[in-house]
Amino acid sequence: MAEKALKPMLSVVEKTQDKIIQIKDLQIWINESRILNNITLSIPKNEITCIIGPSGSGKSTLIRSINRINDEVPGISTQGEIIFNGLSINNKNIDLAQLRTQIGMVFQKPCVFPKSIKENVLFGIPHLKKISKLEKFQIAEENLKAVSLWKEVAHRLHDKAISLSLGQQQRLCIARTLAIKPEVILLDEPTSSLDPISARAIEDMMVRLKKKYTIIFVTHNLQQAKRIADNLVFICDGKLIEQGPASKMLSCPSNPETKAYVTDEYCEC
Ligand SMILES: Nc1ncnc2c1ncn2[C@@H]1O[C@H](COP(=O)(O)OP(=O)(O)OP(=O)(O)O)[C@@H](O)[C@H]1O
Repeated sequence: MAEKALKPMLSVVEKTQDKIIQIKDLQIWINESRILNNITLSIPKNEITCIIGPSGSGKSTLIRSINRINDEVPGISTQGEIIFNGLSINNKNIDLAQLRTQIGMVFQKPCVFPKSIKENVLFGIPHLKKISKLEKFQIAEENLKAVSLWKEVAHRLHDKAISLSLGQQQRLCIARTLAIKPEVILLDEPTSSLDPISARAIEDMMVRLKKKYTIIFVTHNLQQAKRIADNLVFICDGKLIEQGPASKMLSCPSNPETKAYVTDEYCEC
């Protein structure tokens, strides 16, 4: 479906069945500073890939390049290529709104709109005006159930979203992302402002959701990465140090810097 929607705007590069995203020689500068340095990696489909690394290493810059939100940053320039479902997304002519419906994003702090809970779930859906009242209700119900929020809010769908707790707001943001039916969900430290119980609820949800979605999750929290990651990408000072299955990188990392980081003995790159 993604392929069909983006095809008119993109050149076909290649198709690799199990790798939904491939990043090749990605380099990003902001003004004169090089933020990412020759990053090459691939993201397997229907798995959770956690991007880990010290503060300022470029994790957010990397994840934000995957749906081209970085384009908005003043002074940014990008080289290299990102291939999504076999198609290059770096083409200047691609429809970014369409790309971002296929690659949804959840931010560090819950970002609810000053609207009702139900309106927040429906917010990003294209052609909303053509959807019946009943269908809108069904979409809200389905996606609130997917994030285990339905029972808590079914009786107050018309309340303002801001009246929810922070953990509930973050689950609502995830429901809003799911409602646009993306293939990939990018999450940039989505639990860092939440209490441990809300954070665990989101971790459990991600593990359930990976059956239907590919999840790319930036986290500062190594314990969290250990609990949920199928794959790890370790970056440091803008460079990719190591990537691979989480079980291998945690038990037997190839690189001494990775070893120091995953065993909490890390000092500096
Ligand atoms: N808009 C910007 N303008 C200038 N420099 C920026 C901008 N955004 C990020 N940077 C710089 O890019 C580098 C990487 O930042 P980024 O936010 O990607 O790192 P991070 O690994 O996600 O950090 P953290 O874990 O602390 O959130 C940092 O040195 C940061 O100062």
